[in-house]
Amino acid sequence: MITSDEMAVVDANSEALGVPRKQLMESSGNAVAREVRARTEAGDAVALVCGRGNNGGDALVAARFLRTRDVTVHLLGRPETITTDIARENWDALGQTDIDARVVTDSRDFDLDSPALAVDAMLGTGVTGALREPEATVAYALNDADVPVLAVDTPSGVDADTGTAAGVAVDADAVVTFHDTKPGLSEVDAEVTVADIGIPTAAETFVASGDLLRLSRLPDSHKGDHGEVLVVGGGPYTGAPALAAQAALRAGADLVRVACPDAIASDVQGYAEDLIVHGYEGRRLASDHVDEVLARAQEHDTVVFGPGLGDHDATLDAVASFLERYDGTAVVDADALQVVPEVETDATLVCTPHQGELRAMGGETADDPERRASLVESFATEVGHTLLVKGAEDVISDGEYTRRNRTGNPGMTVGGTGDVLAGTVGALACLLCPRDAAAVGAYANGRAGDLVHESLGAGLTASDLVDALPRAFEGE
Ligand SMILES: NC(=O)C1=CN([C@@H]2O[C@H](COP(=O)(O)OP(=O)(O)OC[C@H]3O[C@@H](n4cnc5c(N)ncnc54)[C@H](O)[C@@H]3O)[C@@H](O)[C@H]2O)[C@@H](O)CC1
Ligand SMILES: [K+]
Repeated sequence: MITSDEMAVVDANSEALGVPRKQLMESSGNAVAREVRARTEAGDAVALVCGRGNNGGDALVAARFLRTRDVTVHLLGRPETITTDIARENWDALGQTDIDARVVTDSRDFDLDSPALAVDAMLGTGVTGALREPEATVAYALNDADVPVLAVDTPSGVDADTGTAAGVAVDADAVVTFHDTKPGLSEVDAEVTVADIGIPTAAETFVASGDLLRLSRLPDSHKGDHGEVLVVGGGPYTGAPALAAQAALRAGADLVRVACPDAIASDVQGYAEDLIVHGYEGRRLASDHVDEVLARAQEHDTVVFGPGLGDHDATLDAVASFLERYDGTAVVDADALQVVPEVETDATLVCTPHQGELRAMGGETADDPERRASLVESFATEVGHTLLVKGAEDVISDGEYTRRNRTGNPGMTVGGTGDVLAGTVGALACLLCPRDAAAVGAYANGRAGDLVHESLGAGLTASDLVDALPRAFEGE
């Protein structure tokens, strides 16, 4: 089962892998034609009722694959108002054929006649609100006619995610949907066929530029409410919390605060004037500080816990007692990771170990990427948290969904890149679910590394990555 947002990501990833949407549309149209042939005889009249988006485009393609049927295409609306290039190209291509293609600008001009089958390709996943005209009247006409209806992707008017309709919807006898079935189709009383349209498996397995749509499609993306992140780190190290915090800002967080020992607070502040630094007493995190840090954490959307904290026993005890009491979302990195398997926590954690840290947590790893992905998936289930295991190929899993990421390059083994990643994921986790935040974070971090490599060659530093992050989020 796949939601329409997820489908949009997979579709864009497919394009990034070299299988563009127009090719997918050709496959969809072919699949529609196959269903039409299965439900009709040679020479039968078939009406293809097309909207002006890609749903209509699928049927415009199907028309070319139905030479053995007597096809009539009804385009609802003026051709100039077709909303996508690929649908328009397929409409234009029909103009060069002898296929009977009619333009219906007024629903009163719609003449279904009595075909052996009508194909409803008015609207698919692009529907918003109740069907407008001429689609609404045509939907009533299809429902009133004594003609079997095959719907393309989803019956027009039905929301593919929920199965509900805001107004009239086409009452289809059968649906041919693509790639995977849609949640809403289980609510529809029609025979559903799923057609493979050649989306490469890699478009789902690997994180790619299509995954950035997860951010641009957020309903509140215009509000500027992109979250507040608290970085808890530093002590023996000062650069790590500063890098994580700057990365969180570059990844889009509105406000980033750092909680660190006051012995290093001015150093951390000195790295960047954009950061708000709160010092707690002493040279390293210890149990005495947990109340204070917890109170601050609760005022933030997410916490990035670990960069530069060190592994002093007192610090690790403090990490454990923080996690036992915290019930928000945290990215856990570096020395703090080893504590995770030992604590009971209500927090939602994204753990970002490299292979060595994974083993220290009790997880296994393997050279073969597929084997490694499956080991990470089992270990995520075991620890009950999302894992982002860093490597030449990163593996992201929440135990249920597992993705792999191939962005990044060997230059990124330099110190501090892990801090940048943790901060990035911390910012994204304000907006996305843990596994999507981890996947998009891994992709963007690696892509930033690749952009730096393209412009500077070898010898990148973690601060270069921070600077490249905004461009990495722009996609390819
Ligand atoms: N991976 C994918 O996402 C693929 C999608 N394909 C097809 O593309 C479809 C989605 O295409 P689009 O995103 O172009 O969307 P649709 O074609 O479903 O709908 C968009 C069109 O409908 C209009 N519209 C929206 N709400 C309306 C309403 N209430 N009343 C009247 N008109 C309305 C819009 O102005 C636009 O012209 C899928 O359902 C599927 O059929 C396939 O071609 C292949 C791959
Ligand atoms: K449809």
